[in-house]
Amino acid sequence: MFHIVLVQPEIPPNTGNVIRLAANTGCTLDLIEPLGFSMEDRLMRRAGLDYHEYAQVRRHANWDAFIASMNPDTSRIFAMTTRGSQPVHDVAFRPGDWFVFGCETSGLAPALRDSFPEGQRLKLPMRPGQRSLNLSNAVAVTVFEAWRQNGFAMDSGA
Ligand SMILES: C[S@@+](CC[C@H](N)C(=O)[O-])C[C@H]1O[C@@H](n2cnc3c(N)ncnc32)[C@H](O)[C@@H]1O
Repeated sequence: MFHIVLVQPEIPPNTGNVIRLAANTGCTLDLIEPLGFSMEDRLMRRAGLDYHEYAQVRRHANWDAFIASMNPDTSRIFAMTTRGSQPVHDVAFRPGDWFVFGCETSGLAPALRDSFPEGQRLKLPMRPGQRSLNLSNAVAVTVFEAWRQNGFAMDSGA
């Protein structure tokens, strides 16, 4: 399946929603600290309902610790950004791909975002003049596009 990475998420219910999505779709979830909330946060746990036990959630002290620990294939890791030029739907996704999302207020830090090759900075379509999608909505539509492309496969593949 796919790997979801949230860099410094701030709003508890968004991460709760993503935990539930990860459980529903078989994705893993990597959280890059600092988080804007405690993992015991009431609103986050409520949004995740009782799905926490079904999702594989890992935490990392920072981006470098994440890279050192998970060693993702650099050609299969994608930065999700409103400043991307590559439409999500034009990429052929494979099981095991990584999707990196920025925080709610400021998105991915420019230095991190620009460290991805241009073809791996992906944008979800929006109507002109719109700023961004909600973080958990952006995660959901990205994961479902990748999963759809792979026939909604149920095996792990990661
Ligand atoms: C609420 S948005 C961040 C808004 C921030 N002001 C910005 O412009 O990046 C949170 C995250 O959702 C993802 N996201 C939201 N809308 C997106 C879009 N249209 N295309 C790609 N990613 C998007 C990105 O990963 C973004 O960092």
